[in-house]
Amino acid sequence: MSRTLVLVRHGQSEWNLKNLFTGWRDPSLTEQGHAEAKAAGQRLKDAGLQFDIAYTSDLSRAQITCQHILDQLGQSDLQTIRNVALNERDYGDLSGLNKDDARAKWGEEQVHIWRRSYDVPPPGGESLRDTGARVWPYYLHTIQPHVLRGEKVLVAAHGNSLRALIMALEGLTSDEIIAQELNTGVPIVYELNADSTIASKKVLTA
Ligand SMILES: O=C(O)[C@H](O)COP(=O)(O)O
Repeated sequence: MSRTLVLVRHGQSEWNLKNLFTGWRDPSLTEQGHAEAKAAGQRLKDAGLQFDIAYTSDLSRAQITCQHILDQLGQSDLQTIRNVALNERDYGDLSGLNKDDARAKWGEEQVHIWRRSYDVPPPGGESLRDTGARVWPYYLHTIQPHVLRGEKVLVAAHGNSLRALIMALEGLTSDEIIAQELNTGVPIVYELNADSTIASKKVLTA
Protein backbone atom coordinates (compact mmCIF):
# COMPACT_ATOMS: atom_id res chain seq x y z
CA MET A 1 0.00 0.00 0.00
CA SER A 2 1.37 3.46 -0.82
CA ARG A 3 0.91 6.23 1.71
CA THR A 4 1.77 9.38 -0.20
CA LEU A 5 1.94 12.88 1.23
CA VAL A 6 2.89 15.79 -1.05
CA LEU A 7 3.74 19.19 0.42
CA VAL A 8 4.09 22.23 -1.79
CA ARG A 9 4.72 25.88 -1.02
CA HIS A 10 2.61 28.28 -3.08
CA GLY A 11 4.04 29.89 -6.23
CA GLN A 12 5.67 33.32 -6.02
CA SER A 13 3.24 35.87 -4.57
CA GLU A 14 3.06 39.58 -5.36
CA TRP A 15 4.54 40.30 -1.94
CA ASN A 16 7.34 37.74 -2.41
CA LEU A 17 8.25 39.71 -5.51
CA LYS A 18 8.12 43.03 -3.62
CA ASN A 19 10.15 41.48 -0.77
CA LEU A 20 7.47 42.23 1.84
CA PHE A 21 6.72 40.24 5.00
CA THR A 22 3.38 38.62 4.20
CA GLY A 23 2.20 36.27 6.94
CA TRP A 24 -1.62 36.34 7.12
CA ARG A 25 -2.00 39.11 4.51
CA ASP A 26 -3.52 37.84 1.32
CA PRO A 27 -1.77 38.90 -1.90
CA SER A 28 -2.30 36.85 -5.06
CA LEU A 29 0.29 35.11 -7.22
CA THR A 30 2.49 36.88 -9.76
CA GLU A 31 2.62 35.68 -13.34
CA GLN A 32 5.72 33.71 -12.38
CA GLY A 33 3.86 32.29 -9.39
CA HIS A 34 1.02 31.02 -11.58
CA ALA A 35 3.62 29.43 -13.90
CA GLU A 36 5.45 27.82 -10.95
CA ALA A 37 2.21 26.33 -9.65
CA LYS A 38 1.32 24.91 -13.07
CA ALA A 39 4.84 23.51 -13.44
CA ALA A 40 4.50 21.84 -10.03
CA GLY A 41 1.33 20.17 -11.27
CA GLN A 42 3.08 19.05 -14.44
CA ARG A 43 5.94 17.51 -12.44
CA LEU A 44 3.49 15.62 -10.26
CA LYS A 45 1.74 14.44 -13.40
CA ASP A 46 5.08 13.30 -14.87
CA ALA A 47 5.65 11.38 -11.62
CA GLY A 48 2.35 9.57 -12.26
CA LEU A 49 0.58 11.01 -9.23
CA GLN A 50 -3.17 11.42 -8.73
CA PHE A 51 -4.62 12.60 -5.43
CA ASP A 52 -7.54 11.40 -3.29
CA ILE A 53 -7.92 14.61 -1.30
CA ALA A 54 -6.26 18.04 -1.08
CA TYR A 55 -5.70 20.44 1.80
CA THR A 56 -4.84 24.10 1.63
CA SER A 57 -4.86 27.19 3.84
CA ASP A 58 -7.32 30.04 4.18
CA LEU A 59 -5.10 32.26 1.99
CA SER A 60 -5.48 32.86 -1.76
CA ARG A 61 -1.88 32.17 -2.81
CA ALA A 62 -2.02 28.62 -1.48
CA GLN A 63 -5.56 27.99 -2.75
CA ILE A 64 -4.73 29.17 -6.28
CA THR A 65 -1.57 27.04 -6.28
CA CYS A 66 -3.59 24.01 -5.18
CA GLN A 67 -6.13 24.59 -7.95
CA HIS A 68 -3.43 24.98 -10.65
CA ILE A 69 -1.90 21.68 -9.56
CA LEU A 70 -5.23 19.87 -9.62
CA ASP A 71 -6.08 21.38 -13.02
CA GLN A 72 -2.79 20.08 -14.46
CA LEU A 73 -3.60 16.64 -13.10
CA GLY A 74 -7.11 16.68 -14.64
CA GLN A 75 -8.52 16.67 -11.08
CA SER A 76 -10.05 20.16 -10.98
CA ASP A 77 -13.04 19.01 -8.91
CA LEU A 78 -11.15 17.01 -6.30
CA GLN A 79 -12.39 17.49 -2.73
CA THR A 80 -10.25 20.31 -1.31
CA ILE A 81 -10.37 21.31 2.35
CA ARG A 82 -9.35 24.82 3.35
CA ASN A 83 -8.27 25.43 6.91
CA VAL A 84 -6.76 28.37 8.73
CA ALA A 85 -4.51 25.94 10.65
CA LEU A 86 -2.36 25.68 7.51
CA ASN A 87 -1.95 29.46 7.14
CA GLU A 88 1.48 31.06 6.95
CA ARG A 89 3.13 32.03 10.24
CA ASP A 90 1.56 35.31 11.43
CA TYR A 91 4.31 37.90 10.93
CA GLY A 92 2.58 40.32 13.36
CA ASP A 93 3.86 43.91 13.23
CA LEU A 94 6.32 43.01 10.45
CA SER A 95 3.48 42.20 8.01
CA GLY A 96 3.63 44.53 5.02
CA LEU A 97 7.16 45.80 5.81
CA ASN A 98 10.00 45.43 3.32
CA LYS A 99 12.52 42.81 4.48
CA ASP A 100 15.53 44.97 3.56
CA ASP A 101 14.04 47.99 5.35
CA ALA A 102 13.53 45.78 8.41
CA ARG A 103 17.21 44.70 8.27
CA ALA A 104 18.28 48.36 8.05
CA LYS A 105 16.11 49.21 11.07
CA TRP A 106 16.67 46.23 13.40
CA GLY A 107 19.87 44.68 12.01
CA GLU A 108 20.55 41.60 9.87
CA GLU A 109 20.90 39.25 12.84
CA GLN A 110 17.66 40.22 14.59
CA VAL A 111 15.66 39.88 11.36
CA HIS A 112 17.24 36.48 10.67
CA ILE A 113 16.26 35.36 14.19
CA TRP A 114 12.66 36.47 13.62
CA ARG A 115 12.55 34.74 10.23
CA ARG A 116 14.34 31.47 10.95
CA SER A 117 14.67 30.78 14.68
CA TYR A 118 12.42 28.18 16.26
CA ASP A 119 11.07 30.01 19.27
CA VAL A 120 11.59 33.77 18.90
CA PRO A 121 8.37 35.38 17.59
CA PRO A 122 8.44 38.56 15.53
CA PRO A 123 6.77 41.43 17.45
CA GLY A 124 3.04 40.67 17.75
CA GLY A 125 3.38 37.52 15.62
CA GLU A 126 4.02 33.78 15.80
CA SER A 127 7.31 31.93 16.25
CA LEU A 128 7.82 28.71 14.29
CA ARG A 129 6.95 26.87 17.49
CA ASP A 130 3.64 28.77 17.74
CA THR A 131 2.94 27.92 14.09
CA GLY A 132 3.73 24.26 14.68
CA ALA A 133 1.35 24.25 17.66
CA ARG A 134 -1.57 24.70 15.26
CA VAL A 135 -0.20 22.96 12.11
CA TRP A 136 0.94 19.71 13.74
CA PRO A 137 -2.31 18.83 15.60
CA TYR A 138 -4.27 19.59 12.42
CA TYR A 139 -1.95 17.33 10.44
CA LEU A 140 -2.10 14.54 13.03
CA HIS A 141 -5.87 14.52 13.53
CA THR A 142 -7.16 15.49 10.10
CA ILE A 143 -4.60 14.90 7.34
CA GLN A 144 -2.47 11.97 8.48
CA PRO A 145 -5.38 9.50 8.88
CA HIS A 146 -6.02 9.81 5.13
CA VAL A 147 -2.36 9.12 4.33
CA LEU A 148 -2.21 6.12 6.65
CA ARG A 149 -5.22 4.49 5.07
CA GLY A 150 -3.47 4.58 1.72
CA GLU A 151 -4.87 7.75 0.18
CA LYS A 152 -2.66 10.16 -1.74
CA VAL A 153 -2.82 13.58 -0.10
CA LEU A 154 -1.80 17.00 -1.40
CA VAL A 155 -1.06 19.88 1.00
CA ALA A 156 -0.56 23.30 -0.64
CA ALA A 157 0.50 25.80 1.99
CA HIS A 158 3.29 28.20 2.98
CA GLY A 159 7.01 28.46 3.65
CA ASN A 160 6.77 28.50 7.43
CA SER A 161 3.61 26.46 8.01
CA LEU A 162 5.31 23.73 5.96
CA ARG A 163 8.67 24.18 7.71
CA ALA A 164 6.85 23.61 11.01
CA LEU A 165 5.19 20.50 9.60
CA ILE A 166 8.44 19.16 8.11
CA MET A 167 10.25 19.70 11.40
CA ALA A 168 7.78 17.44 13.24
CA LEU A 169 7.43 14.97 10.38
CA GLU A 170 11.19 14.47 9.98
CA GLY A 171 12.01 14.85 13.67
CA LEU A 172 14.38 17.78 13.02
CA THR A 173 15.87 19.70 15.92
CA SER A 174 15.35 23.43 16.45
CA ASP A 175 18.90 23.93 15.09
CA GLU A 176 18.34 21.77 12.02
CA ILE A 177 15.15 23.58 11.01
CA ILE A 178 16.97 26.93 10.76
CA ALA A 179 18.68 25.84 7.53
CA GLN A 180 15.49 24.49 5.90
CA GLU A 181 14.37 26.77 3.07
CA LEU A 182 11.39 25.91 0.88
CA ASN A 183 11.33 27.19 -2.66
CA THR A 184 8.06 28.33 -4.18
CA GLY A 185 6.22 25.74 -6.27
CA VAL A 186 8.51 22.79 -5.55
CA PRO A 187 6.61 19.63 -4.52
CA ILE A 188 8.07 17.39 -1.81
CA VAL A 189 6.83 13.81 -2.09
CA TYR A 190 6.89 11.68 1.06
CA GLU A 191 6.07 8.00 1.30
CA LEU A 192 5.15 7.02 4.85
CA ASN A 193 5.46 3.66 6.58
CA ALA A 194 2.44 2.14 8.32
CA ASP A 195 3.72 3.48 11.65
CA SER A 196 3.77 7.03 10.15
CA THR A 197 7.57 7.24 9.94
CA ILE A 198 9.09 8.37 6.64
CA ALA A 199 9.95 5.66 4.11
CA SER A 200 11.22 8.06 1.42
CA LYS A 201 11.38 11.72 0.46
CA LYS A 202 11.76 13.13 -3.04
CA VAL A 203 11.97 16.82 -3.94
CA LEU A 204 10.59 17.45 -7.45
CA THR A 205 12.79 20.30 -8.64
CA ALA A 206 12.71 21.57 -12.22
O1 LIG B 1 5.21 35.45 4.94
C1 LIG B 1 6.20 35.71 4.23
O2 LIG B 1 6.73 36.84 4.18
C2 LIG B 1 6.78 34.64 3.35
O3 LIG B 1 5.79 33.83 2.89
C3 LIG B 1 7.80 33.79 4.07
O4 LIG B 1 8.67 34.64 4.64
P1 LIG B 1 10.13 34.23 5.20
O5 LIG B 1 10.99 33.83 4.01
O6 LIG B 1 10.59 35.49 5.86
O7 LIG B 1 9.95 33.11 6.15
